[in-house]
Amino acid sequence: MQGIPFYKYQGAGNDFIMVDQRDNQWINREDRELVEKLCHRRFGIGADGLILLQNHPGFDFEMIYFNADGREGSMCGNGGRCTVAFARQLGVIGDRCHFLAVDGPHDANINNPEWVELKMIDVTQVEEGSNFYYLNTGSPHYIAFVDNVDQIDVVQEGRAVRYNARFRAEGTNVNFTQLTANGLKVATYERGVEDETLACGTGVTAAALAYHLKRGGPKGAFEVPIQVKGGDMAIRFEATAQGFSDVWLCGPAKMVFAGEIA
Ligand SMILES: N[C@H](CCC[C@H](N)C(=O)O)C(=O)O
Repeated sequence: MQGIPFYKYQGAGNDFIMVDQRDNQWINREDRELVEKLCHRRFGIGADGLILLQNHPGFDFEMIYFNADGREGSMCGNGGRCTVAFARQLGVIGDRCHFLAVDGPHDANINNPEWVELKMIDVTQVEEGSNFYYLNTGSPHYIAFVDNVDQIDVVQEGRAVRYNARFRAEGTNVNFTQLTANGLKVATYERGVEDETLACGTGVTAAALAYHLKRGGPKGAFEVPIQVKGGDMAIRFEATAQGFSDVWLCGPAKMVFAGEIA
């Protein structure tokens, strides 16, 4: 068989098809239909998104991310962490890297083979509404605090927000966030996938920052452990007078299988 080589990765259950495009243009960025088909769980490989790893001058690599609907999305945090694990597997990088994504440059560290820490963009603007927060951590996120995440119909309630008059055109990701004894529990409805995913990196980052504001926003360095349906993650950040900087998204990133697209 001689098809397009691919790798399948997952980070806390947020899963991605990876294609190494350093030497070959296997997938045309404009080919929305192909990407959508490959991400389809019945007609394709099945994934929340697809990522191309490409060369880019001045960086270790560039990450091009598509949502499962085949459109190039905004930043994907878990996809970024999985791309770092993939780059390491390919021998493109060692334990540290500096790469380019749609929202700009990112640094990342691999502390043990299956745990990747990714530096996210600084956040200076957070909208506070009645019982919600809205902010951009590379992707737009609506955060609603709830008493019990397990009792939420994430697809139905997430869709109600994503398709309301305000968000219908551009879409938004929606994160239902519960306070736990030592951190947060988060469930996410993702635009572009238009479904619940088991984890969302930019989403849990947004949830941690919103939670910090909710509890009064003290200045200093913080770490928030986060439980998602697909595993355990953590966010570290520095809260300053200007907002949030030195924001790190930390969690598992694992290769699941490799194959060839027929
Ligand atoms: N799963 C991703 C988010 C993808 C963002 C995408 N759904 C969009 O808003 O375009 C993450 O780990 O951050």
